[in-house]
Amino acid sequence: MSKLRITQPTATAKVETLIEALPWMTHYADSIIVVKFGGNAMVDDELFEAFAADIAFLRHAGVQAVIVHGGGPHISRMLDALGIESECVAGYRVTSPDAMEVVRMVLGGQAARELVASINERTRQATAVSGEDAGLFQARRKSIEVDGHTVDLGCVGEIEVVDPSVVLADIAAGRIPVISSIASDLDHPRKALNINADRAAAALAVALNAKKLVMLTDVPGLYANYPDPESLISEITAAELRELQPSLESGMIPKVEACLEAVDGGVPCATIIDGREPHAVLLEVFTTDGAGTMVVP
Ligand SMILES: Nc1ncnc2c1ncn2[C@@H]1O[C@H](COP(=O)(O)OP(=O)(O)O)[C@@H](O)[C@H]1O
Ligand SMILES: CC(=O)N[C@@H](CCC(=O)OP(=O)(O)O)C(=O)O
Repeated sequence: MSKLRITQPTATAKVETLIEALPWMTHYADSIIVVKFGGNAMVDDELFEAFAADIAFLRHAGVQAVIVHGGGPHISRMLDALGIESECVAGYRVTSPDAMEVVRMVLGGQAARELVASINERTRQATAVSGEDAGLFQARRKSIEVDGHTVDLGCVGEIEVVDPSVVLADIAAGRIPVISSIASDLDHPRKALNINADRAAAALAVALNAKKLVMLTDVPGLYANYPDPESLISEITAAELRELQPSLESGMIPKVEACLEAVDGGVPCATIIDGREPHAVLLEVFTTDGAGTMVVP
């Protein structure tokens, strides 16, 4: 008897969750969702496995997931081990030519490989693609303005051309592309540029006419007045977000630029979600309340 009383509500809640997911499965069936994975969620084993499971789930639910991954913590660790200095300014890594070699090696040779292996343990369709492949991301060097001063970021690029044909071919072949945020340098053939992964994900979401861009991070979402917990934003328009933009700091600067680029480019919504929550992607895509902060046009 007592066993029945305990399991009955749990079973009802489980069924309600499944039923709630149905309209969202219909909404996103056969659509492309670009998911940006990076930061701390990427270096925690449990979160890493939960993310791979979510991607496999999306796949079996008929959603075409395209992953753009970062790996800032992996890069920082390797740079430290090699004694190469680097600093982040306004959310972007100042990247020397030596650091660029490490970025290329770590993103393509380590971060992408680990992610592909983990997804393939569940569904054998993940394939690694570098932004340098087949002209996917083509960029020019970028500098930024900080407090009225121009800061040279070195081998950091701003994407100018996206040729998504390699990704579309993978999609057509039934694969799940896992893309490293590196670009070829339009001004120096054979050289690569370091691209912030949020920005790369946004540029790709626009080029693919994605139905959604989801970005995982290490906070519950965007705060109007960070870190005041009362100021967590659940939904915001692009116009409102532009007003908030000057007050933003560090990693939220490129993330918000990415959200605006995506929705301005025709992506119906861009969300920033808490990658520290296991299965945050499923929660965002298949529940009505979703998760984190949603940016709409
Ligand atoms: N307004 C804000 N709302 C949320 N986070 C903010 C805000 N301003 C700055 N941040 C910082 O941005 C960080 C997320 O950016 P970043 O560390 O680059 O993310 P990731 O590595 O996950 O891509 C948060 O940990 C937080 O410290
Ligand atoms: C230019 C720039 O900042 N590039 C990033 C690329 C990786 C990244 O964006 O990783 P996360 O999403 O994990 O932070 C970097 O070098 O760290």
